[in-house]
Amino acid sequence: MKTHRTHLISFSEARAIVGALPPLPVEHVPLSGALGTITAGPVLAAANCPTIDSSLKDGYAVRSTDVAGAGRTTPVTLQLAGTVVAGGSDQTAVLPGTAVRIMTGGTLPAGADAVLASEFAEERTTTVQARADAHCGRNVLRRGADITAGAIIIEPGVRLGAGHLGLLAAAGVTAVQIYRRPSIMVIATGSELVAPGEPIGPGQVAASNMITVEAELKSLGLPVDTALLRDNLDNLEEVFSSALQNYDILLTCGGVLDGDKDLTLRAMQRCGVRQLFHRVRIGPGKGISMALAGDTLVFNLPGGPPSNHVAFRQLALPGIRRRLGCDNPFPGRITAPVTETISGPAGWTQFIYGYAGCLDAKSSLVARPLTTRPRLQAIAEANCLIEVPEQLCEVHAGNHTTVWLFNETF
Ligand SMILES: Nc1nc2c(c(=O)[nH]1)N[C@H]1C(S)=C(S)[C@@H](COP(=O)(O)OP(=O)(O)OC[C@H]3O[C@@H](n4cnc5c(N)ncnc54)[C@H](O)[C@@H]3O)O[C@H]1N2
Ligand code: MOO
Repeated sequence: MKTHRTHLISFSEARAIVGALPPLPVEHVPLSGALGTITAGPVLAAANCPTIDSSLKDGYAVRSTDVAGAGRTTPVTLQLAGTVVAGGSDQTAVLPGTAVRIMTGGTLPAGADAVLASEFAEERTTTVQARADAHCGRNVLRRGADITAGAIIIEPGVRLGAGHLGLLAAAGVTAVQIYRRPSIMVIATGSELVAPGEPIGPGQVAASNMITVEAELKSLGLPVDTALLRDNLDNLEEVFSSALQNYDILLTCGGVLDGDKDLTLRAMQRCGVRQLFHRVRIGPGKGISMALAGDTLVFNLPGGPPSNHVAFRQLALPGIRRRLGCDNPFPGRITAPVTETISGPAGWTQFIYGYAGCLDAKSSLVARPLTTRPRLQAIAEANCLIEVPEQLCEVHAGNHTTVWLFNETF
């Protein structure tokens, strides 16, 4: 039995289908579980930061008018009235002619409007000599200066990184509304495959695709499970149907065309998935299939390493990004001139592994096609895919074309 040969859609048609996927449901998670997730709504600060007017320096809380005339040759002597430390509860006020010792983070005492840094003061037993002026507000971090309670500190659709978590903690936010992160299963299929790390016998192939796809997902902080399956229709069906029930996203590698042992799509059909497309006019990667089984998203990627990786980068990863809640599922898209002429078949979008960079410090970005490298080495070295668009057969050296950078931002 051959899989049914459906109409080949274009890259842009496939992108439209992928781009329309809804995100996973929203959930409320504590900060400890929020790293790498995407906010599902605006986040409001629960507290001011700082909560009080505080000192930015170790020094002396003063009245700016008292020290207005102070200088190295014209010191002003103030009576020391006490000491304030960060988190302390000293209530001493700064009256005219007095100063209070204050540590960084300490609450500015009543009456004071500036802090004279210790470098510009000389303390005696009961007095301090101010040797510089300190205008109103000098070295004072006003209440709410970093974060104002009630203000929006993070917009919806932001991927939470290290700095965001610190911001949320400082703002007294203990939990955030985010799109649930998907659980993902990657399955490599093929009786010729051996698990990476095992000896590779004659005719055998290490399931390197599974490793690359897993690493791509892990680099986004997504947890991934993997499995390696032989070409056995019943077994494929059994494992696929259990994965469809237990994971939000299922990615398979291999067995998507019409070969005698290309069983992946037949097993998927048996599982009752709803196929959205199969075969896209992209090279490499044409054999990709996308399907839904309930809410589980499925991408069946081709087995050959270039096809597998291009199909993953250009369509499966954007689908995963949509599930994560990304507004922009296709990031890293720029235009740049190519350093060598590249070509592709008419009516197809061809992708060529490339390296985008500047030739020297003064020049602007160019994309260098890695066409002379063996396939897997080109994938390893590349930082982008260079596109020969559907309507062109060639992009001549020096001409601009679309370049898809790998180090995408969110
Ligand atoms: N009649 C045609 N045959 C093939 C065509 C074609 O256009 N017409 N395209 C070839 C290309 S290119 C690719 S890519 C494959 C895609 O189809 P499949 O997904 O069915 O590929 P497989 O037969 O399963 O595998 C192809 C190749 O890749 C190796 N492989 C498989 N899985 C992995 C893995 N996880 N890691 C590393 N390598 C893997 C496998 O051993 C085969 O050598 O179709 C071609 N045929
Ligand atoms: O498109 Mo395939 O990855 O073998 O070259």
